[in-house]
Amino acid sequence: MRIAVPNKGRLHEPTIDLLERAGLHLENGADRKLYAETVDPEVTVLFARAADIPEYIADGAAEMGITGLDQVRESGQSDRLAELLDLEFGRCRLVLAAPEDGDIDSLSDLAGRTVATEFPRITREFFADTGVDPEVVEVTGATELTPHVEMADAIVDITSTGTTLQVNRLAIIDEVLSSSVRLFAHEDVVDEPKVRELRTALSSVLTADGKRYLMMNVPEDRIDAVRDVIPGLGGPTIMDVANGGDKVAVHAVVDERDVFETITEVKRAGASDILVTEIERLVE
Ligand SMILES: Nc1ncnc2c1ncn2[C@@H]1O[C@H](COP(=O)(O)OP(=O)(O)OP(=O)(O)O)[C@@H](O)[C@H]1O
Ligand SMILES: O=P(O)(O)OC[C@H]1O[C@H](OP(=O)(O)OP(=O)(O)O)[C@H](O)[C@@H]1O
Ligand SMILES: [Mg+2]
Repeated sequence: MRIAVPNKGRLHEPTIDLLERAGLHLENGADRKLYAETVDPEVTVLFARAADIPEYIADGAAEMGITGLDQVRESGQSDRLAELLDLEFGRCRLVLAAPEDGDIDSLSDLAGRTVATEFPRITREFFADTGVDPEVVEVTGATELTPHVEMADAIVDITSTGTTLQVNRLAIIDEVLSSSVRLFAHEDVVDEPKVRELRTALSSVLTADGKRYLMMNVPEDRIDAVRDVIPGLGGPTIMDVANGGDKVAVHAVVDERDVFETITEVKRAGASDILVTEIERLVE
């Protein structure tokens, strides 16, 4: 099983980090290599450009891949790829934008005009649906500059914080696509056990994110009071404590943001020896 991941750029590190947290440790370093073996002898990681990953999967050079939805749409390979999981990073929007003080305020103003983009396929598809038909010019970077040097009247480009658009005095006219990094597989292999296994491993990291494991001792006659204040995931686990007298151990998974309040409340309800730990993975 080969899984293609971004070799550089902003998606590289978070992707490797996620694989590691999912237990898929990369063997002997990932730097400057084209591929790496993992602790799982059946899984090899291929390093490719984020934009090439959809093609790798479609061609069968890799069975699975991690990249932005924008890249998959732009590749034109959406039909051959199955999206298995939203990995919830690399969140951005592809937007249509034009100079703030120019004469383009709406989509219809673009009839007969020019739009520059690194995403020509997505841009053409977007305009095909609107009935407006501007000329699309492909560039490979610094798209935000093109309206200021009379190369284009508007652009379709990525935005997340909005800083780049603002610095270049460009205003958003419309949203073209909302994207994030996702796990993809070739449609022919989605039901293979290894593919499911990898999906579950990555998903368990996302589920554990923002959750904490709470452990405490509780006198038996206070259990109901404690149970009432734990906003647990499927209710707490209750266990006997060796030589614990009348005390039992209560374990629960709690949202990180609820931890502070929950500790205060379980203490008030009679709990002691409260321990909070991180959760690496949570398979539901
Ligand atoms: N500002 C951003 N915020 C969030 N996600 C982004 C942003 N810019 C790009 N992305 C996501 O990351 C993907 C790859 O972008 P990135 O700039 O890291 O790689 P690249 O453009 O291939 O690399 P390079 O720019 O070094 O050639 C994009 O397709 C998109 O999904
Ligand atoms: O809304 P913002 O937070 O300003 O982000 C948007 C910018 O981020 C990306 O560029 P990147 O940083 O990847 O540089 P690049 O042009 O070298 O790819 C994208 O091409 C935009 O220019
Ligand atoms: Mg970039």
